[in-house]
Amino acid sequence: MQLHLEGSSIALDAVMLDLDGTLVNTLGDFSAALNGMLADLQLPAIAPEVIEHLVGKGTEHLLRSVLAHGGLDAAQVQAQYAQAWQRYEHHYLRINGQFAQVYPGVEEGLHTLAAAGLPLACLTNKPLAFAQPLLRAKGLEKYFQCVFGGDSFARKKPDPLPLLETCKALGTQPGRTLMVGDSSNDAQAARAAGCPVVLMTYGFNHGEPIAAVPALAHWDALAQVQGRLSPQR
Ligand SMILES: O=C(O)COP(=O)(O)O
Ligand SMILES: [Mg+2]
Repeated sequence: MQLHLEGSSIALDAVMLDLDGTLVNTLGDFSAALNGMLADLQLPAIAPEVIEHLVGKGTEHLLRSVLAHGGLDAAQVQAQYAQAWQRYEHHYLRINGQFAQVYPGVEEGLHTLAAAGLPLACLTNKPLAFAQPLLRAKGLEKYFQCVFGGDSFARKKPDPLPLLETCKALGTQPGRTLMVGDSSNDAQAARAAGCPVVLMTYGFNHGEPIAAVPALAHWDALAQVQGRLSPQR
């Protein structure tokens, strides 16, 4: 397939899509699970506006950042970490998807990509045991040939390893496998892996403007892929 962008066009054999902030707005789920965990640990609640800036680098980073935000020093974070993870996992699996919404245009975009015959992979830093039930609950699982989480490989995005391993699973070359994400994390991993990247403008980018992160294109909705694909000559 050929993907046509403003002033350029690239050859594509498959697409990898990030989950949190790209396909699904999971801020409500993060907020419910984190605040359930904080209450169990008798720590003060955290606001979604703060959580939004901490999402994207996996659960360990998120939990350590949230505990530190609650006023714990490094030694206290270390001492509470195992219990925090256990309580967080309990709450997350209990509410997974209940406070999350598929972004407008995602279904249309996934349908367009799949109808063009492109194999799709979901590649997230979220633990696989959270990602799979969420995709299922939102009716998105059917689009993906494979799903990989932050614990699927030895390293997470922004390391290029998860993208390179996903390309292997798809049987495609990185240079012909598009990464669609919402953060500098995705863009950095894609650049290092040699994958083209498109960024969504609505997700979570660590509190930084996404327009400043280099990408082939910045889209307001995944449905913008409609009319941009043509068979390769
Ligand atoms: O759990 C996270 O850190 C977010 O994951 P994602 O943006 O890579 O889907
Ligand atoms: Mg994301």
